Amino acid sequence: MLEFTKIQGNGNDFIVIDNREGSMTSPDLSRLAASICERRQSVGADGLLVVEMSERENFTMRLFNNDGSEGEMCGNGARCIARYAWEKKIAGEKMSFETLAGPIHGVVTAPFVELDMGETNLSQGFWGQSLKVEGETFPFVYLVVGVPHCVLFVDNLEDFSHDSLRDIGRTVRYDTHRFPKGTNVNFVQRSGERTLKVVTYERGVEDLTLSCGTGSTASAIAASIVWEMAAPIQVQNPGGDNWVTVSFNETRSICKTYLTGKTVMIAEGRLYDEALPKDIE
Ligand SMILES: N[C@@H](CCC[C@H](N)C(=O)O)C(=O)O
Repeated sequence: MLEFTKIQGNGNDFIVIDNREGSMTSPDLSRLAASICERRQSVGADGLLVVEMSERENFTMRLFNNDGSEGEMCGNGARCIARYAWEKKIAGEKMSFETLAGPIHGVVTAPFVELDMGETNLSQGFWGQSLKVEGETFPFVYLVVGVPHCVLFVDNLEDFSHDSLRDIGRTVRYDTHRFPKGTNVNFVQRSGERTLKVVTYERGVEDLTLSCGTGSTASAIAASIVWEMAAPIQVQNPGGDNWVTVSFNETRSICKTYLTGKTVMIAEGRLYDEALPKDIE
């Protein structure tokens, strides 16, 4: 039986397993993610987070989306795995861990976790462009915050139904002419002097999720440049709020961000062998 923990950050939910002994290979983990994350058929989650050994930091975080693809980084997932590592005494309240997008530093003040999200190179983004989907024109910004993010600016999220946000998100996500690696898609409305409402379509989940940490960060970076919004920026997601602090270097070509939000430890469990994919046993 496979031991797991379920944790959520603003309704972005994850199954966490400890693979520090290295018993599962990457193909095993990808198949496990696609199976264990399937809602109704198994435990169900947006993604599988895996703790592995690291020579440089306290541990390594790997994220497999619920379609089995591996993502380079996951903001809410990183907050959840930091909480897990602290709860399981894998690391102290201040920790650092490796990701495919570089090292992340975190501070756990349960139930909140603050992450130093590192630097984002703004000159590698797209600025001042717009795109047209289903008859609507959206000004947008494209940025890589560990994973690719398109930030679409909207006047009022309530003008769009859930299904139309999902359909527009899916069209933009697969616009590989503009975004060769595909992209996560954030619909962003300014809701106050320092507040944003954000709904995200996630690559790898292939649906709207209740929150996305890197999406909250990309949206806050875009808002702090396009709308000159001052930090900390409160990002209101359908599943809860993230707070993002953004600061720039002198030439404003690089920005540094911190992401804070709540985590909830949901359950500990053991997956029966019959629920494991056939070739992992
Ligand atoms: N939910 C995440 C992002 C996860 C990765 C993403 N779906 C991708 O592979 O591009 C977050 O909180 O940042």
